[in-house]
Amino acid sequence: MNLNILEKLVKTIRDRKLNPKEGSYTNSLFEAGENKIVKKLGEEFAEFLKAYLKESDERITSEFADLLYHFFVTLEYKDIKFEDVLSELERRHK
Ligand SMILES: N=c1c2ncn([C@@H]3O[C@H](COP(=O)(O)OP(=O)(O)OP(=O)(O)O)[C@@H](O)[C@H]3O)c2ncn1[C@@H]1O[C@H](COP(=O)(O)O)[C@@H](O)[C@H]1O
Repeated sequence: MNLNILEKLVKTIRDRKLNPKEGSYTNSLFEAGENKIVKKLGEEFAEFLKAYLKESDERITSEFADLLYHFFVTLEYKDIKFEDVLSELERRHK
């Protein structure tokens, strides 16, 4: 399993926050603020659930990718580090 893309994605989202980039969807979310970010996360969750219940494996995979990205944006907006989530999972791991 190659998890490098998760690290690259989190670092890119973090970098967008520090160095906003023209045309960046991530920056449009950061600029729109907490309510919009949470609303998008809810919508993406609903889309994922719909795909999970009714659509193809490819659609489920695609919607899960959307959801993961929006989760990362949600964390970064509050400067909560995904590394800390990983540490928490490590701590729980039996
Ligand atoms: N992984 C993603 C990613 N997944 C999903 N999305 C965006 O999430 C949005 C969700 O789709 P919707 O149709 O629900 O939303 P929308 O109509 O575009 O937006 P709203 O007007 O509803 O807010 C789409 O615009 C997707 O492009 C992503 N946008 C960016 N990334 C990655 O984030 C990094 C930074 O990207 P930029 O910020 O665009 O530079 C790069 O590595 C990108 O690959």
